[in-house]
Amino acid sequence: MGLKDRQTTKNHNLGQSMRHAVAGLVEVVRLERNMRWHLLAGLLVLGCGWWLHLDRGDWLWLVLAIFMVIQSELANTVVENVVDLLTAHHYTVAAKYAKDLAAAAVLVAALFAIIVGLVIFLPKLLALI
Ligand SMILES: Nc1ncnc2c1ncn2[C@@H]1O[C@H](COP(=O)(O)OP(=O)(O)OP(=O)(O)O)[C@@H](O)[C@H]1O
Repeated sequence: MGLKDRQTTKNHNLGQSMRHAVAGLVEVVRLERNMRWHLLAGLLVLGCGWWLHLDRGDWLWLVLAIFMVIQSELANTVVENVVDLLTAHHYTVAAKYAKDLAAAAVLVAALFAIIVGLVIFLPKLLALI
């Protein structure tokens, strides 16, 4: 089930809703280069966490930061697609504002993730030197 699925009526059950949600995740990874970078960075950070034996509290902050970046990139992609649908790629100030705001949401989440990463990893890496 992916972009070839031409259903436009409501989902009939939870299983169908879940299948469409998973199809959305697969498509966003396939189509959005930035999402692939976020996932790669997230996996690297999780690997570092495993290597440095983080405690439960550190893991919770890291997972929160990773999910916030992925959530904001999903929202950004939704905004981009809805704006493109509504404007048919014609320039409008409102479209620019909406897309730039959505991108700003990703930037804020990424900054949060960088701060969390520095707070958790920097002392542990310095202790190894
Ligand atoms: N219809 C439009 N009207 C006005 N400005 C637009 C429009 N479409 C895009 N833009 C401007 O061009 C930029 C890039 O738009 P685009 O749809 O390519 O986003 P993107 O490059 O896919 O974003 P991201 O890098 O987050 O994936 C937007 O951030 C916005 O400033």
